[in-house]
Amino acid sequence: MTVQPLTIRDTVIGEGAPKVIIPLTADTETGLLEEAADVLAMEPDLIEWRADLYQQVEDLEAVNQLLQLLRDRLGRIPLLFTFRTHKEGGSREFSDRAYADLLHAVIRSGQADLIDVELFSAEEDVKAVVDAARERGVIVVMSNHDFQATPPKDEIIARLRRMQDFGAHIPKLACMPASPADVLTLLDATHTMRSQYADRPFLTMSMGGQGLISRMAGELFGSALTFAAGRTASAPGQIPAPELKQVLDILHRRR
Ligand SMILES: O=C1C[C@@](O)(C(=O)O)C[C@@H](O)[C@@H]1O
Repeated sequence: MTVQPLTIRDTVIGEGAPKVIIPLTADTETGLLEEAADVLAMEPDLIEWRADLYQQVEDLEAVNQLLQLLRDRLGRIPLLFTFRTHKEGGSREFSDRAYADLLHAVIRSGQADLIDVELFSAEEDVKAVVDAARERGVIVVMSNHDFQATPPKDEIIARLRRMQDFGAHIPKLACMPASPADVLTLLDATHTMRSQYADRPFLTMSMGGQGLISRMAGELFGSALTFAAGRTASAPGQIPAPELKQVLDILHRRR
């Protein structure tokens, strides 16, 4: 299988070194705008707004306005909108309905370049969000997180392939290792996915300190994107973006 690279604004995903996504994690508008300025100075390839951390996320009007403010400041940097649900490690309980409504509102706003949709949401909602995003030219990152464990290799691949079947542009899977062997399972699944099944860029990560190598070695094993901390980390195992970029660059040049 050959991965078809994906270009969003000026960012090419799926060739060369993994592209670095830095999350915004502040909980107020002022905080987010200040954080965005700091993060932009770190020259990310993409920026993720972790909107589940925003105090006013239930107010669609406030979300819309903030999206526009962020979009204006980001210039050519693609913006990924993510609401991480509580069951997948996010910080807020939302009903299926509220989650789907929020994603549709963000798609309609036209301000997000990419939107995160969790694989294990109600199937009809996932399909409707993917259709709406595709109609509007919004890139779908379909995600799955296991903060407790690392699924078996076949299961990791099956989930990533299911995301492809749903029409996601970028499948994503994050899981937690209990041992170095679990990190190898994630890397092995990533490598098999890229060499045998992936026709589009995808990303995987093994979280926590033990999994750190998976955030660095994507160019070798097949993960096209990687998350790094800006002001703060949004998940265990993220290291500061400037450090990660150095490592990615070393691994890219030495290949
Ligand atoms: O899904 C992901 C990946 C992530 O959980 C990580 O492990 O880097 C960080 C989240 O902000 C993002 O939405």
